Amino acid sequence: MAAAATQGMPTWERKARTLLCVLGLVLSVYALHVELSRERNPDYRAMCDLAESVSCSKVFTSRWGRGFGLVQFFVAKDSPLNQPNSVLGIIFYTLQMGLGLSLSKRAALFLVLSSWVSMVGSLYLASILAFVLGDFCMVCVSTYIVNFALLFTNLKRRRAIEAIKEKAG
Ligand SMILES: C/C(=C\C[C@@]12O[C@]1(C)C(=O)c1ccccc1C2=O)CCC[C@H](C)CCC[C@H](C)CCCC(C)C
Repeated sequence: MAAAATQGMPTWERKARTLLCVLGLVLSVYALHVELSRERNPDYRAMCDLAESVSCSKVFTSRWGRGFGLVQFFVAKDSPLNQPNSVLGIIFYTLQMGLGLSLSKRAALFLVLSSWVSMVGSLYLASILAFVLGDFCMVCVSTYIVNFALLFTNLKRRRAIEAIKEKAG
């Protein structure tokens, strides 16, 4: 982790990763804030509630807003295991930021694999958004874009790390 740039990791990778993770964290924390506010007060209107079908709080408090709408098939709806999706997002972006400091091959592989999982999650949530809820949620769409850019960054990073390790022997 000492001076990644001098060992051949491009500096743009670090900057892009930091930017994307901070963006993802801000979006997730905001989503969590809106969801909790709306649950406490049904009259709460969020900044991202622009119209009947452009409403983020409706999406966050729907049954798909917790545990991807899937965890409730296995545990009770109010179980501590059934966390808001945004909590998973916070864990995900924190991991991406933290493991991004490591130059190990294994960390690089984990970042790529978890990024692919997040793509599956994004595609799933995007189709729920479009076909089930029929809503346009700007916070959600922004996180899909962040996740896609993170996958791209992670793929580039893994290639760079393999090249460094190859040179080092
Ligand atoms: C704010 C956020 C996503 C937005 C949103 O989820 C929200 C809030 C939601 O309530 C919702 C409801 C209905 C339809 C769509 C939506 C969403 O769009 C963050 C997720 C990010 C991403 C999709 C996380 C994926 C994590 C993976 C499961 C990887 C786990 C890897 C592990 C090793 C930690």
